[in-house]
Amino acid sequence: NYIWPDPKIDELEKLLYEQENPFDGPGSLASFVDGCSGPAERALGIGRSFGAEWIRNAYHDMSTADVSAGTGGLDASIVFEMDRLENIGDAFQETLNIFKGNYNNRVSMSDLFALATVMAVGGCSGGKVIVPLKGGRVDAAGPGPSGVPEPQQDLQTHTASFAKQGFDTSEMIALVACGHTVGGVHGVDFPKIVPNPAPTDGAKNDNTVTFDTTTDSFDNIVAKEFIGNVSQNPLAFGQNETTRSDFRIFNADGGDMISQMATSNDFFLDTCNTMFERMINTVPSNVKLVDIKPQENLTGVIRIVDEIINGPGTRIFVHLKSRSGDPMLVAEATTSRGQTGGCSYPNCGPSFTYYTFDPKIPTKHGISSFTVEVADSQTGRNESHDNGGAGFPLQSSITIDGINQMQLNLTAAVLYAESFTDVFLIVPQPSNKSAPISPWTREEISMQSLGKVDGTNYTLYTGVWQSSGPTSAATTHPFDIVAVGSEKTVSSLFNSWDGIPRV
Ligand code: HEM
Repeated sequence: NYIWPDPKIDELEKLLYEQENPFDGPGSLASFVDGCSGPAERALGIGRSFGAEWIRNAYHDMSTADVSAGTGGLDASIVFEMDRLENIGDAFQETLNIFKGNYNNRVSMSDLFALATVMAVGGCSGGKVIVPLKGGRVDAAGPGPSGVPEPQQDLQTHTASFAKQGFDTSEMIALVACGHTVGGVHGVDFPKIVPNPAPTDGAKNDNTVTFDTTTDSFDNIVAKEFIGNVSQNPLAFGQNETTRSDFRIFNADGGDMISQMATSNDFFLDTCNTMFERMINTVPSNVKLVDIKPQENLTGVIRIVDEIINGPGTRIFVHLKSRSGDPMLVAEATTSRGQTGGCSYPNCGPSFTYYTFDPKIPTKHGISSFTVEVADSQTGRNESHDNGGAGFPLQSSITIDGINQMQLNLTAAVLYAESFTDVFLIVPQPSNKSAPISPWTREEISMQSLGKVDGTNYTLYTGVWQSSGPTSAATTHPFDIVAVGSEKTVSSLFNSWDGIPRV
């Protein structure tokens, strides 16, 4: 069973269930797929759909996998492969631009690509297809081999290429139909398939022919129109026979799978759920994926799953334990910014209420963990939540002050500093400042003691981190403070630049 915390999983869980990143403040990724192609997309051009772009992006990233060799898959290698002809179009850069704001050293870009697929399919299906999300994908450090299927290739090439990705003939048909139920072919990028010249009247129009007549809706109409011979799909019935890859693929098993998909929308949706889950879980064999389940959590405010709040009579108490293990303080937590916002992504999971949790921790002590008591004054029932027995761990050994744009000028208070030999400020920065994304490197500053604070057990430490620039590449990635001793190490990890007083 999952025991809180696991930073990598907690970060993805928060993005999935609250659609917000603690370091962006409240902000919704899911709103981008509201209605599948909403106002934000229309501003970019007629025929644009973020949902469709996110799905295409994930498929292209995954499709160079070689499952028998255990290499490739959803690993974000596409960020190094965007100039390849097989990756033509805005979908890839745009997906990256949208999700880059959520990329940090606790969540990989490939996990964000998987999340994007889950949200796109959920949004475009009106909540009918909720693909289960796992976390733990690892980003590639550079480009992988090429090999994304292209429309002019023959059926044999496509069958072999899908087999390499781990999909047999009927799975190939299903996956292509599931992908091609949203979005379409953009004439600006594929003039040989959609040959009408794009309008030059200044209107942003990618000259798109959609795969079916319900392009904003994740449904089986793409299959129905194909079987009914009324399809406008340019990859099935376009004027250029060479690029009718959907026609060749949908008929690869004599038309069996596509007919079943056309006959039943439920079958279509169920099949797509399984196919997309397999698509996003195709990862290099050394990557282990883990389940993401909604958790109780704490980030300065405490977040309670609404399921365990029984009504207006419910009160939440936080029981703190001191570092010696003794029970120390009981604090009532009160509602702060209400519930998670009305989620524009259908079926977004459990809702939460945020409670302010503001205990006055005596400076002589420090807390190691807490448990949560949910008291229902109507039924008189009290439930205790203790994170599998150990309590929810918490660090109060280090507290922080001071921040200033490109420079962190930091003071930290360290409890019982005698036990530590060194205190470090660690600021993650991109290892390659000109790459679209790159792994984080730790820039480490040794902090100097300013002496003990009278009447407390805290010692102040100070340190200055200066960005090595350029300004455009500066990132206010959350920073760490670590106090290292021979017996133990304490840390305050992933501290946001927000909410720290500026000096
Ligand atoms: C042989 C296999 C495939 C070929 C040759 C192919 C080809 C294409 C082409 C040429 C486009 C037009 C792109 C544009 O104009 O921006 C397209 C769009 C798209 N493809 Fe595929 N595709 C294949 C398989 C798949 C699969 C397996 C998926 C997902 C599971 C997928 C998802 C999409 C989506 C969502 C779009 C719409 C993108 C948008 O509207 O921006 N494709 N595909």
